[in-house]
Amino acid sequence: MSGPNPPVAMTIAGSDSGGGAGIQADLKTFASHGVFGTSVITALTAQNTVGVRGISAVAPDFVAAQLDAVLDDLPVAAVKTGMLATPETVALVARYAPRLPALVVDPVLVASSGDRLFTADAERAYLELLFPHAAVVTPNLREASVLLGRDVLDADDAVKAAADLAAYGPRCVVVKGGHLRGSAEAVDAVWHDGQVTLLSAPWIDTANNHGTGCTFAAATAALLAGGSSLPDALSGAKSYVHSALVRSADWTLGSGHGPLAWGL
Ligand SMILES: Nc1ncnc2c1ncn2[C@@H]1O[C@H](COP(=O)(O)OP(=O)(O)OP(=O)(O)O)[C@@H](O)[C@H]1O
Ligand SMILES: Cc1ncc(COP(=O)(O)O)c(N)n1
Repeated sequence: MSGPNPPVAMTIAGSDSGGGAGIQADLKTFASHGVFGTSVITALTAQNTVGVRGISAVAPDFVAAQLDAVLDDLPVAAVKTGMLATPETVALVARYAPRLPALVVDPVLVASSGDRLFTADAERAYLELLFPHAAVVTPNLREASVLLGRDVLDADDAVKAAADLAAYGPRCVVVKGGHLRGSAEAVDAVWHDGQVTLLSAPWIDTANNHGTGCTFAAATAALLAGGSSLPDALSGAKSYVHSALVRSADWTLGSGHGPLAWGL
């Protein structure tokens, strides 16, 4: 006799051939939480731990075909978006939003290697089309800067940025501080129901941080799919990323920023 059905989540994101970020990180994170993962691929990247060598975006019509195929058949309980590559795909996902429950939007604009993953100067599509439908949006400091058109450099800026991004309509905003150096804690600013709180975990000194943002958003979606409240999903995702960083801190996979561990 098999057990009951697992919860089902969907990632709408790009493939990272190097396996550290994107679809590959998301599916590992879903499986680590006992969640069945479905995947709508928006772009292929030729990428490794050092950088992104090439991008081939999937035509929006075929992104739509993948969305229809999954949503017509499987009981998706939460959705995470990662690299959407173009404003046309952002607009397409926004049109599907009524069919996308518990929508976690990670507005992937630039890889940590510095390579662009989204059409330049088209970021407003995120703010105007997709943010209003999101349960939570999870920009890092650089993405918050680009979206707001001003520097978001430190913890105070992150708190203000979270409140300003909330004005675009998401139910919750997390401005992630993973790129804030010089602190003993990795601190993220969370805006929820008009209040800003801080999500904190000990800072792990490691170069193996490729895919931390993807993993955080995917873990949040996995926990929402399993029935957690939003605050519990965010704190569970924060602990999951912290524990993964600890377990892979000394790995030497690749010569750049290596991947995170997975599993609970
Ligand atoms: N070295 C670290 N030690 C502890 N926590 C970290 C570290 N780096 C990132 N984090 C945490 O991981 C989560 C993802 O944050 P980060 O700012 O790295 O996102 P990101 O830049 O979108 O990630 P990515 O590198 O995948 O693009 C946040 O909760 C952040 O605080
Ligand atoms: C396909 C894809 N999606 C997302 C990221 C962001 O992750 P990172 O900032 O760790 O490079 C990436 N590099 N590649």
